This record gives sequence, C-alpha cells and structure tokens, in this order.
Amino acid sequence: MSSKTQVPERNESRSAAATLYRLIPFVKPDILLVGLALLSATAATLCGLLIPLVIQWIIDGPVARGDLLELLWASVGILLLGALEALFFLGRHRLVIGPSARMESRMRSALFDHLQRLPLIFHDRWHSGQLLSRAVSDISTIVRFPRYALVYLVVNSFTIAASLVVLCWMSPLLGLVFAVISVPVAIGSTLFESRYKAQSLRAQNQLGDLTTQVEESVLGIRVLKAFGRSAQATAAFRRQAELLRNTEIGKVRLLGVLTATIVGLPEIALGAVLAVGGFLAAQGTLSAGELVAAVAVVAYLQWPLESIGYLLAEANSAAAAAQRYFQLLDAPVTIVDPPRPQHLPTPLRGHLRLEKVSFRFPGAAEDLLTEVDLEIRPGETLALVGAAGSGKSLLVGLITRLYDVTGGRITLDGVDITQVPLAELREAVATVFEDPVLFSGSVADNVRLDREQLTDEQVDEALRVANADSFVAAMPSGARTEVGEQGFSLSGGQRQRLALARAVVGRPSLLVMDDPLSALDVHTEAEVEAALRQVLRGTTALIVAHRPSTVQLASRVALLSGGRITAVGSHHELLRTSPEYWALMSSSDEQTFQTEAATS
Ligand SMILES: Nc1ncnc2c1ncn2[C@@H]1O[C@H](COP(=O)(O)OP(=O)(O)OP(=O)(O)O)[C@@H](O)[C@H]1O
Repeated sequence: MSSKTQVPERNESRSAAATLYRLIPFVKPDILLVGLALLSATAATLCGLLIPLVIQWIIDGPVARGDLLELLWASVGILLLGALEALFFLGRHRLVIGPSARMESRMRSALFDHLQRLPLIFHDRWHSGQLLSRAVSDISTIVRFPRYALVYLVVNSFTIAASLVVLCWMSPLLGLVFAVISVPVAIGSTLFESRYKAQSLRAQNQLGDLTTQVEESVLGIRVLKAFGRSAQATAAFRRQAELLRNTEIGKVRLLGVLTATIVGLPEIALGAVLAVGGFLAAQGTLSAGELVAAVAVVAYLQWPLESIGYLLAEANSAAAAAQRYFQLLDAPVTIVDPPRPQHLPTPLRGHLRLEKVSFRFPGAAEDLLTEVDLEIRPGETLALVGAAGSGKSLLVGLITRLYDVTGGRITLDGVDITQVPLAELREAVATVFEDPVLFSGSVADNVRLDREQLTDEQVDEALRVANADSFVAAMPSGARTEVGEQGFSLSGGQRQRLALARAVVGRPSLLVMDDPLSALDVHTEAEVEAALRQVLRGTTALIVAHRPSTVQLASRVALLSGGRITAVGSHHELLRTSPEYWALMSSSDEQTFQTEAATS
C-alpha cells in the first residue's frame, strides 16, 4: 500500500552488552539511585548467603555442644538476616522505579526531538509504523530491562560467583563440582544470546510492519471501504500477523531449549554436592555443619540458575529494541542551523532568487532539478506550472529548507537561506500544502500552531483574511471549537482555508503554496480561491498551480520542464508561445481553458 521503502532488517554484530551500554547516558542523572539499588540487591543476596553459614555454625557449635541459649540467639540471628534480606529487597524495588521511569521519559523525548529534526528525505524513506513501534513498544521493552531484569542479572551473577567462593572456601572439591556443572549453562547461554537477539530484532521489525498496516488501513479506511477492499486488507494483516506469530514462537522455542538445558542443573548440582560432600564428611574432611551449609548454598542457587534463561531473553530483547532505537537516533540530521548565522534584513521585502539551483535525491542517477534560475520580486505572485512529478513540490520545499539544494543557492533579500537560522527562515516564509493537515485541537490552536506570541486578535484577523471567519463563527464555540482528529469534522474547503489562515497569521514576508486548490471540488475551489485572492494582495508569493483559474491569481508564470525553467511570462503569453504549457492547461480544465484560449 505504501510507496515508501521497507526499512532493512539489520542485525549488527555488536554484542547485547555493547548495545545496552549505549543506554547509560539516559540513566546517568540517576546513577546514584541505580548504584544504591544494586547495593541494596547485593546486600539482600549477602544476607541470604549468610544464612547457610550461620546454619553451619549452629550445627557445628551450639547443636554439637547442646548450648540452648546460644542456639536461641543464633535462631534470632537467622530471623534478623531474613528480615534484612526482605528489607533490602524492598529497597531495591523502590529505588529502581524512579530512575527507570525517568529513563523511559528521557528516551522518548530524545527520540521525538530527533524525529522532529530529521530531514524530510529521512521521513520519505521510513514507514511511520516503524517509527511508531520504535517510539512506543521498543522503548517499553528497553525500560523493562533495567526495571526488572538488570538488577537480577547482576545480582544473580554475583550470587553464583559468591556461592562458588563459599563452596571453594569450605572445600575446593565442592567448588570444582559446582563449576563443572555450570559449564553447560555458560555454553547454552552463549549460543542462545546471538540467536535470540536476531529473533527479537526480526519480531520487532515485523511488529513495526504490522503497525504500519494498522496505521495505513485506519487512515485509508474510506478508500478501503469505498473500493470494497476491506477483506483483502484483513487478509494482508493476517499474513503479517502470522509472520510475527511464527517469529514469536521461534523465540519461545529458543528460550525453551535454553531453559531445558538449565532447569535440571540445580538438582544435579544439589545431588553432586550432597554426594561429594557426604563422601568428604564420611572421611572427616568436612564437618556436618559444613555439609548442611554447602547443600543450603546450592539450594539457594536454584532461582539464580533457573532465571538465567528468562533474564538473558529479557537482555537480548532489550538489546534488539535498543539497536532499533539507536538506528533512528543515529540517523544524521543533515539540515541544521549554520555555524555562523546571518540574519534576514528587517523589514524583509520577500525578494526570492533561485540561482542555478540543482537537486538530486541521494542515490538517484540524475538531477530532479538542474540549474534552475527563478526570481520572485517583492509583492509579486508567481505561479509555477509543470507536469506531474516534474519537481514542483520539491522546489517549494527547497525554499523553507525541507530539502537542501545539492547545487546552486537560494537567496531571500540577498541572503543565502542556508546561512539563516532555520527558525527565522521558517517564520519569514510560510507554506500552504496541497493537503491541509490539521491537528487535534481547536480552530485557534490549528491557526496558532504553538506560536504563543500570536494574539487572539491576530488569529481572528487571519481567519478573516483567509475567508474562514464566517464558517468559524457559525461553529458551536467559534474559534475555540475542537476540529476533531485531523480536522475530519470539517469540509475540504474549510480545512484548506484554515491552513491558509495558519500561513498568513504571522504576516510572513513570503508565501509558498503547493497547489492549495488541487484537492478541492469546483464549489469549494471557488471559496478558497476568493480567500487566496485576498491573501495574495500585498504579499510576495510562489504558487504551484495546475488550473488556469489558479494561474490567473499570479502576475507571471514559470514553466518547469525536464528539471529546468523553460519559459517565464504571463499566462496568455505562455499559452501563445509554449505548446507544452498550452497542453498542460488544456488537459486541466476544459471549460475555463477554452474561454482563455479564445481570448489569448
Ligand atoms: N527518493 C527519491 N529518489 C528519486 N526520486 C524521487 C524520490 N522521491 C521522489 N522522487 C521523484 O521526485 C519527483 C517529486 O516530484 P514532486 O512531488 O516535486 O512533483 P510535482 O511536480 O509536485 O508533482 P505533482 O504535480 O504530481 O504533485 C517525482 O518524480 C518522484 O518520483
């Protein structure tokens, strides 16, 4: 359904740990709290590990001697250790909540900010569902890792290492038995890691594609219904959902293999330590207390060993999600403010010049625009006409630096626009697009578009200039009426007039309009055209036009053909001198054209 290219599935060779390491800056402001959480978790583990040692001391000491008072105190000690373990556990839980929530919000803000600054060339290439899934589900997957799994991964690794030390301290042979039994865990985990990360990455990419399908089918619901394509859309969705399901099943199978490798190990370790420990005890090299303590230590390891599969799965899911997240965050912002900015003169006259401007899409074989020369004088309206796909929208986008020229330069009142701060340039040049995009919010919000300095009077004035005042006044709450998601509660003509009001409200010095009448029916077109006539009075403007009626709003017309401006003149001059222009106009609006042609 979409013309955008599929985002390539990349599985970087970078290890999960190296990918996750890149997340540290997002948690850095809370590093102290995270450190405390780790300390708290480690303290809880130490308390748990101390209990078997106290048991050993009880059996070899008070029990052997029959000292009941000492036994009572030791039991109280065990109780206290248990209580401390629970307290540290709770502390760990509490300490990690704040940092992980703030990390999530920092990551979302960083991504949103970056997406806003990325050039249109990037957005042209990426499916919005892929962006959405990264901004929502990938970040949630990433944050689940520090919130739950990370601490356990660190603490459980510490617990296993500490237990090994304790066992070695009791008897090197017991330590060796435990180390040998742990080998399959290490091998299984290593094999599991890269495969599970690749599967996670595939699943998350497929989820992104699924999100794209949902988004496109919701946005295009009218078309799908009108063409009776709902069943086909559902079938395509089901196919994509099945792909995702199969990948998820693959993930579960992998995790199942690892879990099956690990799950019996604690019991094997327990049996082996009991057998070897019993043998050592029988020989008198291990006390009864040490034997019980060794068994208790290995029993304590049951959860750390069994949880390894789940924790590694979480770590690798988070790493795959982080890889996708950084794929966006690493995308270069190519359209930026100049290092040594120049300011536009005030007052700005709106004198626009394109000097030998060329543009080529990255990777394209040839230029879309080649050495285009064009001038719009202050106060003038120039219409740009050309065949579909000739690059008119692209040329309009160059003026506000939605795209950057790849050759030549554009000046506004003599200043190269690449030397002007972006915000200043985009305040001076306002754009009206073919598709009048509105946002959820009121009419006034849509006109103001977060430019808080604009007063209510300026908004009302803009609505009047754009010929939108009467229909807005008839709305239930006037300019405070909510327009609904994307303004679908309004007609096409109303939306376009609000887009016009949005463009003129800041009194821009230059107005660029990308075919603002093309999507409108004849009646609505007449309404917007009347508004345009008003707007253009006293403003410098470039207007992309298809129809003679729109072209007539301009004093001069430029014809874009084969990437060059091939003719400039009045509408009637070009009708007489340019067969291509004549053909374009004749194919656009039969009736008006015939009247025009007869008079030219
Ligand atoms: N990434 C890309 N690489 C190469 N060519 C591209 C890329 N993206 C768009 N194009 C081409 O650039 C042109 C874009 O033209 P543009 O949208 O400016 O045309 P237009 O004259 O405004 O057309 P219309 O009148 O139909 O709106 C199209 O021919 C399109 O195929």
